[in-house]
Amino acid sequence: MSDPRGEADGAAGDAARANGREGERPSATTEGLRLEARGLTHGFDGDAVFADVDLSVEPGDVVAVVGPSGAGKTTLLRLLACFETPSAGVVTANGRDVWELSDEERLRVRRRLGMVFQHRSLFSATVGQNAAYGLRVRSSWRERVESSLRKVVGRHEIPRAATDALETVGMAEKADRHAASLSGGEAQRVAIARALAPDPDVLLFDEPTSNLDPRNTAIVEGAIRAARGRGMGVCLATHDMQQARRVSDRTAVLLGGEVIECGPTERVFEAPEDDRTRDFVAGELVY
Ligand SMILES: Nc1ncnc2c1ncn2[C@@H]1O[C@H](COP(=O)(O)OP(=O)(O)OP(=O)(O)O)[C@@H](O)[C@H]1O
Repeated sequence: MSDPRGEADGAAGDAARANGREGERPSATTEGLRLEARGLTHGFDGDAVFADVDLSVEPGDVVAVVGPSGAGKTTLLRLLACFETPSAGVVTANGRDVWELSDEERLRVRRRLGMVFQHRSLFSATVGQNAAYGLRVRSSWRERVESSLRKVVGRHEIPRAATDALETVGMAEKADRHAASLSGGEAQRVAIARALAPDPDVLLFDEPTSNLDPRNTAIVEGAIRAARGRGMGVCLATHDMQQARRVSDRTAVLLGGEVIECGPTERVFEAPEDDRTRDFVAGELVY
C-alpha cells in the first residue's frame, strides 16, 4: 500500500522550503500547545449533537474528523476553538480546562489558534490586509513581551510576514486585489494565509475544500502538510474520505452522536474496528 501522503506537497511545500521554514519548530520560549476534548458533550435547545467525545490535537500531527453532514464536525471545532462552552465535558489546553482559565488566559490560548471556516469569511478589504489581520492583532507590545506565541512580528515586519503567508498558498501576486473580487478557491486560499500568517500552534480547518476544484484543493492540502511540517497541530473536519486519507495522521469518525472510532488513518481505512466505519468509509451509509 503506497503512502497516500507521500506525494509532493505542491505550492505550499515549495514555498515553505524556499522560505527555509520546512520543519521549523516552535521557538525555545514556547511550549507546544496540545488541545484535548474529554467527554465532550454538546447540544442545542435540548437536542444533543454528540456525547462523550474524546479527541486530541497534537503538535506536528493532523487529525481528521470525518462524518456525514450534520454529525457535529463544525460544532466540535467551535468548541475546540473556545467559541462555545460545552454542555458537559472539557476542552483542555496543555491540560488546563479552557473554561477554568481567566478571560485573559483563554484569550491567549485563542491567539495560538488559527481557524479556517467552511464558507467565505474574508473581511471587506484587500487580500494583503486580510492576510495581515492576525499579525496586527497579535503585535501589541504587551503580548510580545508576555505571551507564549510562536511568532509575534513588529508592525514594520507585518507586510513581509503577510506576503510570506500569501506565497504559501500562491496568492502573493494578488495582495492588492479586493477580497470581493476573488473566486471561491482564491478566497479560501487567502483565508488559509490569514490563519497561517501568525504561525499558530493549532489550526482548525472546517471543510476547507468544499466547493473547490482539484487544483485549489491540492494547494490547500499542501498548506496543511506544510503546517504540520512546521510543527503545528491540525484538526481537519471533512466529509471527504479521500482527503482525510491523503493528509491526516489520525482519523476520528463522528457518527450518530459519538466518535465511533479514532486511530491511525491507514488503520481506520484499511482495518476499521467498527462495522459502521467500514460501511461509512465504503460509502454504503446513506444520510
Ligand atoms: N447554533 C446552532 N443552533 C441550533 N442548532 C445548531 C446550531 N449549530 C449547529 N446546530 C445543529 O447541530 C447539528 C450539527 O451541526 P454541525 O454544523 O456541527 O454539523 P456538521 O457535521 O459540521 O455538518 P456539515 O458537514 O453539513 O457542515 C445540526 O443538526 C445543526 O442543525
